[in-house]
Amino acid sequence: MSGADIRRAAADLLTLTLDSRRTLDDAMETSQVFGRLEGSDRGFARAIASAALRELGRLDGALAPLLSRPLPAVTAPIRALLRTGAAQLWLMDTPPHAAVGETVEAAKSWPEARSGGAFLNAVLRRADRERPDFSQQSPLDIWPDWLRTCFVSSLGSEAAEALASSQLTEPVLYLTAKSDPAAVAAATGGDVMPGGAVRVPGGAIEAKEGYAEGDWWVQDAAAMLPAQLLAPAAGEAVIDLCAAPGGKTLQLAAAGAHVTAVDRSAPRLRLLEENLARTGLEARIVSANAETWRPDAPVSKILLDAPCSALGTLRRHPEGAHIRREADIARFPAVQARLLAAATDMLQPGGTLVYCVCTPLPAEGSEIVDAAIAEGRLERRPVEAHEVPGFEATITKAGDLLTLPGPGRDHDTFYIARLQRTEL
Ligand SMILES: C[S@@+](CC[C@H](N)C(=O)[O-])C[C@H]1O[C@@H](n2cnc3c(N)ncnc32)[C@H](O)[C@@H]1O
Repeated sequence: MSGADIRRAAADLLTLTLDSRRTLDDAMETSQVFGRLEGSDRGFARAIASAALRELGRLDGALAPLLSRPLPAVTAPIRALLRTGAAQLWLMDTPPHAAVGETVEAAKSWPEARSGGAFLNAVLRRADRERPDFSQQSPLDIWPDWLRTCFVSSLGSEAAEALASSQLTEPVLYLTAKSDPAAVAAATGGDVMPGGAVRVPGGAIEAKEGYAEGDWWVQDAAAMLPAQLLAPAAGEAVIDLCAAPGGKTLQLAAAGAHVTAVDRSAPRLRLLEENLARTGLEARIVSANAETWRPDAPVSKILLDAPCSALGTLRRHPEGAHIRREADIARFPAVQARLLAAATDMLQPGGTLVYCVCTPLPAEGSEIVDAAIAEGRLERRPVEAHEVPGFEATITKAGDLLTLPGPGRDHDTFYIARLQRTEL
């Protein structure tokens, strides 16, 4: 395939994510032009689209003065080609003649973009001459206004900037070992982190040693913490609510727990089944709405990984900042509160419940937990430093975890609280 085909595919991925509000993974599955690429061409097209999505707010801000009309008024294909062209020029090591030339060629082979070819050419040539200095700008510029305001007002500007900075580079890949992190690290060329996650160099996941044998699964270092804090004994009954695709189910099962994994999404439960089959681990799968489903008898351990805005995983899924709207995010707290109340119903007095979400917003985390504690059926069991090696600095005043990025901490952001059922 030609260089122009790669640029066309990258722009198609951008159109599918930003204009049709699909995830990048979904766009890669559905784009026919991307589907025709192979090997390193696919990798390059994906890298261009990822770079554009990662710093979209900045790119748009720097493109604006080069345009004779506002970016939203430009046709969708030309808008996508402008953004992918600017990403190659300003964020990647692509030689300028290729970044401009192949992107303009891509417009010629794209019927809906053809008439905008001369405009695209003129803007990208100017973009090559008039390069912005992003190092002088706040990293917060990568996000849309509403999201920047939301993070700064709920976390403060320092934490918001740390989150934004963590989004500027490709995320690190972490594996969870089924039984032996050191052996997985040796087989994959990775390093074992203090908490047991294996940090590995990037590359095709299926090609890494031990994948087919089920020796490990992909899971962020911070995502291991909820199951570690629940700490089930071998043979103990555990309910994993909102379990699919099953990273935490696998971890609990590998620890010897008898896991009941509940989720209401059939396609995601199929992924959970595949993960269990590949790793040779066992769990009872229940396809149900966790708000209304109840076990035959209350249990002593529950993990609730509630649906959330996922704003703590933007470095892995940068498109989330642009395809979500403020109103989408506002609907989560009510769902999370109902799920936490349901989980409390399923728990024995004295039993332990770990609540987690992959977002730093207090409205989905500490505020949900504090409101549930105020009702009297739950109390906090604060996390202690020795339980979370490598994450000691992320323990909050209240004794929960908020795994914001920081020096030496390149993981996702989770809020995690460990709670105990009272006698009420
Ligand atoms: C954050 S994901 C879970 C990730 C999973 N725990 C893991 O470690 O791989 C949230 C899950 O909640 C499920 N979900 C959302 N609302 C639900 C409900 N009312 N009942 C059951 N599952 C629900 C979604 O289908 C989704 O799979």
